[in-house]
Amino acid sequence: MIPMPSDPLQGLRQAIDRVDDELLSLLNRRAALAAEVGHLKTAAGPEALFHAPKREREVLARLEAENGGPFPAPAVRTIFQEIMSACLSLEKPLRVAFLGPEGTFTHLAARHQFGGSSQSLPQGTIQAVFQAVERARAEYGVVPVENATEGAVDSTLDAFLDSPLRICAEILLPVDQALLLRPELDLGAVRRVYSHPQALGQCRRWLEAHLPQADRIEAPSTSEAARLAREDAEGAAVASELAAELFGLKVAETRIQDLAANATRFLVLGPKAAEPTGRDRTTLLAMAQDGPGALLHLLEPLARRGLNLSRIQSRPTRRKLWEYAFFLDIEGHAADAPMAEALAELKGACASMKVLGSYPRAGEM
Ligand SMILES: C=C(O[C@@H]1C=C(C(=O)O)C=C[C@H]1O)C(=O)O
Repeated sequence: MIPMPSDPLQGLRQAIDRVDDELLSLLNRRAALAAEVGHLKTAAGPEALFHAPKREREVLARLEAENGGPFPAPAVRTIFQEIMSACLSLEKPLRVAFLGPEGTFTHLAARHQFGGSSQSLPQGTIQAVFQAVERARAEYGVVPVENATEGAVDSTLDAFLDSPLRICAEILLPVDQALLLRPELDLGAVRRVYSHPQALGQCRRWLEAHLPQADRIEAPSTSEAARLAREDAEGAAVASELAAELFGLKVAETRIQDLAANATRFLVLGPKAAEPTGRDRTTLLAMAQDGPGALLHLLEPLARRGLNLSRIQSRPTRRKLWEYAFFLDIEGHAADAPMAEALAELKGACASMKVLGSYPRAGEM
């Protein structure tokens, strides 16, 4: 007699098991193909780049366009990013340095861009992230450059002044704070809540309403706060959901920041700029002498060609008194005709000028 599933739920779960078996064998077929691509790249010589961001973008765009549902559209991207990250790790593990420790929002940005199969190299400072990539200990580096509430990250801008690295991508990440608890703890039993002062500040109202009885304790990073909460029988932390995963805590509540729209922009540092996609941004570093019209000379060649300047930031160069470095973000790629002309003109107009990178513009997630 053929055994019949005793109820419809059991029948559906058995059908899901069979689909999972098929998915797994397809994933293995895909992995074997990627490993073959890896052999071709190895044969091409030591200069071959294993990570192919342009190809990955094309894969994602094609699948997103093709997906007819009901599988949720945003999940197509997340899952295939992870699949490609895992396939790439069979060719050559990708080493990604980022401003650590593990579980910070910069780590989250790195995972978003490179997937969970890349090798994490958390660094203590932004300068150390630059050095890890410059000394080829990592293929890429991820650093924060600007926060919606806190503004520019000066140490990132300053590090570019002395670095040969290029910007090869940007990542825009919503910064959603979560309340993390030890698995057995209830909100009412919390006596101490740990976090970075900035994160505590971002969640002040929520904490007053839901944890009035708990002391606020400052930690050097949100990840360190999660580690401290794990060790405190009456502790909680304000940190990322990734930190909950890494430190074995439960997520008691998500998006507890007072201002819902909190986001940070990160830059991916690499040895090479990205190819044009039709929706790019270019970052320039230009040195201008203090003097009448200096800024005008920088902006006029852009404005005349209708190029859109999305951000300008200045920093003292620390080499010469009153010499300033201007960081300009312009919409378009350095290889586009109007941009190329403007750049040639700017080269003549300022003391020095460097294209830090042209890279695909990140959309809001
Ligand atoms: C397989 C390749 O290598 C990597 C893995 C990819 C994938 O799994 O689809 C895509 C691009 C590369 O980062 C490739 O270059 O095609």
